[in-house]
Amino acid sequence: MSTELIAQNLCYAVDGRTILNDLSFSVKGGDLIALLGTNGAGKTTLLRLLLRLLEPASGTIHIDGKPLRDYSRRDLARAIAYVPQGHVPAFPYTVLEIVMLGRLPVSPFGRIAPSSDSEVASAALRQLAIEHLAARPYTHLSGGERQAVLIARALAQGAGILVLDEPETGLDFGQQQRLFAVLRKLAQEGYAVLATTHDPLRARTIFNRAVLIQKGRIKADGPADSVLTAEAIEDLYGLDQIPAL
Ligand SMILES: Nc1ncnc2c1ncn2[C@@H]1O[C@H](COP(=O)(O)OP(=O)(O)OP(=O)(O)O)[C@@H](O)[C@H]1O
Repeated sequence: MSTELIAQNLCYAVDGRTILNDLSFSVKGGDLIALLGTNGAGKTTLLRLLLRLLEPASGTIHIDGKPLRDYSRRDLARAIAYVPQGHVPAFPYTVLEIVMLGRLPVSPFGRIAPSSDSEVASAALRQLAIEHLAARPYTHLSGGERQAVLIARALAQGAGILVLDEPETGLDFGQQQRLFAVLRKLAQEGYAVLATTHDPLRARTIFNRAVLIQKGRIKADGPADSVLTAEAIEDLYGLDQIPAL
């Protein structure tokens, strides 16, 4: 399982406008990282670079010592997986089918093998304790259940590094707590988990590391409770004062 990603001196610009500026950071197995910054700070752009959906203007990204650009599509899918916000497909696929789709990029010849891939998908559902949902239409699930299914799909892909974009969006408090418990458990099992979030107060209690991005640069990176001080949060979001922590 791939579990170490190192990004060094990343720069990215669009139409001459710098979006990410000399940004370096790393993620390894066991990390549960909150990526925070104001709207437009560059979080999504960074995630897209890590997933090789964008090419940096300069700088390097290595996973387990190998440059990202040297990975085949299939090996990259086995190394790092993206968990989108709970989207709803047009067809009422079952949960098992949705999770099996995670096998598509990694299965030989891009074809799903019904028996072996279904076993991997079932194991991923068990890992998230949602095997009872296997036969349910995905379109009938709650937001929290959908998010868990999409995480299971990423696990079925075989990736050790999980990248999530605002995973708690739209979930009620209880579902958020269950989601974060799942992310904590995966980090404890050795997965590297990196998630963007707009909630620094909760990030302090849930995540073990926080990375703050401001105007395309890393502003702070360290243990969540020491990085996310009242002063740092006020400064990051341009607030005079936040309610006492
Ligand atoms: N393809 C593009 N063309 C032009 N500008 C872009 C493009 N992609 C991103 N940007 C700009 O780059 C900056 C960073 O965008 P990005 O989506 O990475 O921010 P973000 O931190 O994820 O914000 P949010 O919290 O709102 O999702 C923004 O100013 C955005 O307008």
